[in-house]
Amino acid sequence: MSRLRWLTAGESHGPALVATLEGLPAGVPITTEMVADALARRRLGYGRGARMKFEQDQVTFLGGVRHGLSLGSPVAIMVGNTEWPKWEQVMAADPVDPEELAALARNAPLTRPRPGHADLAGMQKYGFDEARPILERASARETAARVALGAVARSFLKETAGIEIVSHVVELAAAKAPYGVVPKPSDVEKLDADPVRCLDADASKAMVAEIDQAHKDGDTLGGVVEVLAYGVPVGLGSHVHWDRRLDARLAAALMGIQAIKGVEVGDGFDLARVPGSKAHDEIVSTDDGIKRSSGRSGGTEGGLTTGELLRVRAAMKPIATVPKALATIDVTTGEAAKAHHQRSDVCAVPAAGIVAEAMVALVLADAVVEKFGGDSVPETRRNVQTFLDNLAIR
Ligand SMILES: Cc1cc2nc3c(=O)[nH]c(=O)nc-3n(C[C@H](O)[C@H](O)[C@H](O)COP(=O)(O)O)c2cc1C
Ligand SMILES: C=C(O[C@@H]1CC(C(=O)O)=C[C@@H](OP(=O)(O)O)[C@H]1O)C(=O)O
Repeated sequence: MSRLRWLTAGESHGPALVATLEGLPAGVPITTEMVADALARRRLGYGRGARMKFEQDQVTFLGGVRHGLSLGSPVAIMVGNTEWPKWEQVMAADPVDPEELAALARNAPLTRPRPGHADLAGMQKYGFDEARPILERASARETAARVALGAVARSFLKETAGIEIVSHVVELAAAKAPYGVVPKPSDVEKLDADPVRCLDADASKAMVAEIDQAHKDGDTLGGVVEVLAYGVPVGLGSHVHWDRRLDARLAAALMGIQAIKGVEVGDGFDLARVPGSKAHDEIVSTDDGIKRSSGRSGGTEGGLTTGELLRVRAAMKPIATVPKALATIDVTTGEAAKAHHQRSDVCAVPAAGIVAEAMVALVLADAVVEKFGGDSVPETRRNVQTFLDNLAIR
């Protein structure tokens, strides 16, 4: 089944994140600049916190790429945390003198777990009496590693099948982009220049106003992002088994992003509210071949891509480290307390869209390798083309 495998490792304040991608054919164009650009896009967005300003993502390839092309061997990418020197003792892999550690304010035990984070359940599960060992890995800093891999997956998709991926913010708290605003790959520059990555100017202003108000109120916000994949061929995924269904694979990948609490494919939940006559995409014959008269399904039917525009949405809950701190307990005393809060994003929905693009790219790359195989870009490309040519004949 799945042919591409990926893993990440690393803590939020550790020396670096690392990401590996196994099963990628040879000949995929990959450069440090390409990955660094993708990581820079993840840092965009109005409402992100102080850390985005002072920390940089340092990209180093550790394997799988030579002279700008993948080798067919596992790709390994390191994303360095430039904040590491400040955390060298707190996050040291080797034991550190306890007296030295105790003198560090930065190492004060985090005994007031934050609601909405992995803090409390993680401490209970892994047997820690403070939250640092949990929050370091639960942090969405890890999404930098996924975006690095996503950049590689995107290059593979573009080279072999001409697939291009775009995302935009469609809701941010109560502010909503009008239904039917569907950005194209040519809109990416414009989207990235918008403070909240929303194509509709009025909705964008309303979203920025929501963030300003939340900031004033000491509160945080969530929202909804939509990812579109152009040029996806018919037949990725399969109807034959639950874990081969492409919609299921996309949903799992998107739900696997920190703070994502809901996923919709196409019109998703809205489809449950309309009759069947208004819920599906009728099949029509056109000069360009067989097409659909609408895009409600989001480009999958029965777990298979239809060859139409792929469209998925992900709902992000508001940031859990609320400045107006939420109620918790101090686990050392059991007494009521206010949750830890040092700093946090007011809203990270625009960044979540970039992470969602990466996850969709990885799922699609996996599905392309699965369906078309090939050990090199020319071979995969040929296989895609042969399949499409055969469809045309039929
Ligand atoms: C790009 C991105 C940035 C995030 N930044 C923060 C943040 O600054 N503060 C915070 O409390 N949560 C932030 N989160 C969300 C938390 O990581 C997440 O809610 C937490 O780990 C609990 O996981 P869960 O919400 O999936 O249950 C961010 C998520 C993403 C995707
Ligand atoms: C570091 C990143 O995001 C972090 C994700 C995050 C969380 O709890 O998920 C909390 C914040 O970190 P800190 O608590 O250290 O300020 C964000 O800055 C990043 O995206 O690169």
